[in-house]
Amino acid sequence: MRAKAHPPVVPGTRVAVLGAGSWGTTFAKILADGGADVVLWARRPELAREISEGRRNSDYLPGINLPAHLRATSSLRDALAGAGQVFVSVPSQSLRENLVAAGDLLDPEAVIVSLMKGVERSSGLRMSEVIGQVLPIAPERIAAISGPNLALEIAKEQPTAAVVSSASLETAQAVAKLATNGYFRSYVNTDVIGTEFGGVLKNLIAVAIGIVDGVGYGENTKASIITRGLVEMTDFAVAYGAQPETLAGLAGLGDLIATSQSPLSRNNTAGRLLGQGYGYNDVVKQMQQTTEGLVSVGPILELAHAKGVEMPIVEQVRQVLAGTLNPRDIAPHLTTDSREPQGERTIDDGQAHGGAALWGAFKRAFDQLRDGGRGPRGA
Ligand SMILES: NC(=O)c1ccc[n+]([C@@H]2O[C@H](COP(=O)([O-])OP(=O)(O)OC[C@H]3O[C@@H](n4cnc5c(N)ncnc54)[C@H](O)[C@@H]3O)[C@@H](O)[C@H]2O)c1
Ligand SMILES: O=P(O)(O)OC[C@H](O)CO
Repeated sequence: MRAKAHPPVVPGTRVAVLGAGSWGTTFAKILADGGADVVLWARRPELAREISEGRRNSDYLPGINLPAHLRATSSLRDALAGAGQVFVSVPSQSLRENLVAAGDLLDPEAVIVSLMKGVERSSGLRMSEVIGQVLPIAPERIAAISGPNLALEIAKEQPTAAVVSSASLETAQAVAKLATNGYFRSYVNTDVIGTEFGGVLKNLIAVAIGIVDGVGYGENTKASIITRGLVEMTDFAVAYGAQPETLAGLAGLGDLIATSQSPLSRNNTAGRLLGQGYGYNDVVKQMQQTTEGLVSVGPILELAHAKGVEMPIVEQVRQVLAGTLNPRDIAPHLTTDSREPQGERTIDDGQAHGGAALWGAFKRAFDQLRDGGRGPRGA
């Protein structure tokens, strides 16, 4: 299937993508199909060769033909030379070392865009914070992209949307213009905290969903965890300064739905293995690709405790990972010791609003997808 390509907005704009795993390669294709002049950096020369000469990345994107004009290199210097926008898609724990290596090679005016959905374990920092700490650039030149973006679906050109976030709306719009084509639509916002935490937190809830899938529980359990998980995600992100609306959008609810439902999700898959009875070390061994959720649980719970935010589902995921909770016991009704009936607080604080807030969240996410197709806009 080949979606109709839109005419390029900024033809030939030179960009670099760092990291040639499943998402970096897919994002390079998105940008190339949007008309940008893309150079993809792969750590391994043999992978760079396979992409440049064979137009394939068979380990990460089996069966996908990559655009003829997409170039790949294992030279960071060549990849970064003249690149006005640099998209970074390496495992979150390796971001810092990669930025240090890239530092002097970057164009002084370049915008750095995080495609990653993790936090740095040692510091608890979001990816844009790590970028701001390592590189001498203002927040206005940093952006993050997040949304329901399972790489293989997008590489097959199945239509989807994402949100580009930056402290500067102009930066978000410039990035969104490049990251838009006939099958990929980029919205914009300026809530970097909410956008990044949405991507990090949905991974943890997707692990929980995988666990109950592995145990063999059905749709009621999963829907309960998704719904209560969204409340945890929102409480956490808002405590750190996010706008609650962002968690109701593509980077929150949208990504939570995609990741929780899809067998393509590594986080969901890891959870399923845990639910089937595999231990943490076995699961890590079986996962061939980056599974950010497994690494994020600890730092996120520490951050939650620091702000007094309760995350009972994420806490249960931690216990399953630690082997101290039987996966069969993970469930929303076990997340409190109290048998007293509790109000169903959804994503606003007013218990009286009941499901209205959640309905609003679903509706906004649906509207964003339905209306996609008319240029970058606020998400
Ligand atoms: N795959 C997806 O569907 C998807 C979608 C959206 C966001 N993301 C996010 O993108 C980021 C990258 O994930 P991915 O799916 O591409 O992972 P991946 O496992 O498919 O690929 C990771 C790539 O990074 C390379 N790598 C490993 N260690 C490295 C290091 N120390 N320095 C440089 N490169 C290193 C690997 O060789 C590989 O090419 C993650 O934060 C993930 O959450 C993934
Ligand atoms: O495969 P996962 O679980 O890392 O999820 C991939 C993307 O984040 C989905 O949006």
